Amino acid sequence: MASYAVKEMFVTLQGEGLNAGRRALFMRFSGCNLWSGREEDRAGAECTFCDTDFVGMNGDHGGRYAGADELADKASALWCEGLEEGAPCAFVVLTGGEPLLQVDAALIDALHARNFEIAVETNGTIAAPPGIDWICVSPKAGTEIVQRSGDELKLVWPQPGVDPDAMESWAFRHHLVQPMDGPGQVDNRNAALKFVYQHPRWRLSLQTHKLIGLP
Ligand SMILES: C[S@@+](CC[C@H](N)C(=O)[O-])C[C@H]1O[C@@H](n2cnc3c(N)ncnc32)[C@H](O)[C@@H]1O
Ligand SMILES: Nc1nc2[nH]cc(C(=O)O)c2c(=O)[nH]1
Ligand code: SF4
Ligand SMILES: [Mg+2]
Repeated sequence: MASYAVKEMFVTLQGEGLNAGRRALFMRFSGCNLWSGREEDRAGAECTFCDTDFVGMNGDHGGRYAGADELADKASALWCEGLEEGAPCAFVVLTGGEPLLQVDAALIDALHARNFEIAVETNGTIAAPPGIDWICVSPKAGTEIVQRSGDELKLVWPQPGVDPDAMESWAFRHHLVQPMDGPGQVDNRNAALKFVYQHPRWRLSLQTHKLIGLP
């Protein structure tokens, strides 16, 4: 039976993409295939602009979960805190790190059995297992994207070396550009604005949680 290395879990609002504003339980998995997570490795990594600490299992409700039922039970308990019994619309966002290094059929089934709608945030280099309800792929320059279908394609912008026009032939329902946070964020926001003005198929995704101090 698979175990799961989880960095942290917390209830917040989904800050990004089409589901922005929705109450969501974030399940952040440890580890990524495109960066070690150590600052000294960042410059040489395949993904250099990550805004997230996904190293280890030391965050809120992080740890090594022995199996899918144990992890899904904890997720359900966290979701239900402060809600009326039987409240509908349980929503979990699987992220990381790269969640698809660990998410499997057993976890998807265990979360569905607890009435969760399941979203995933992935870099697209690993195919998503069947059954996920909302797939968000965020491609990184220079990587091979194998997950070319889903609900939203969320391209961090600007990224030299990516071809958004080619991505329009992939099978996504929604196309978004999200300004790259970090050094140059004002210029990046302006570049993203310019992009959506010139590409009406694409819409702007702001990291709204950061604007209002949510995790
Ligand atoms: C931390 S990643 C984890 C999920 C997965 N590894 C991925 O990259 O999609 C979650 C989301 O944050 C985005 N992101 C990471 N660093 C960012 C930054 N500096 N500015 C804007 N978005 C960023 C990613 O592109 C992705 O859409
Ligand atoms: N509030 C909030 N929304 C998010 N959407 C995607 C996030 C992520 O790190 O995957 C994220 C996050 O870290 N916090
Ligand atoms: S792929 Fe995702 S988790 Fe990995 S380093 Fe890049 S943004 Fe961070
Ligand atoms: Mg984040």
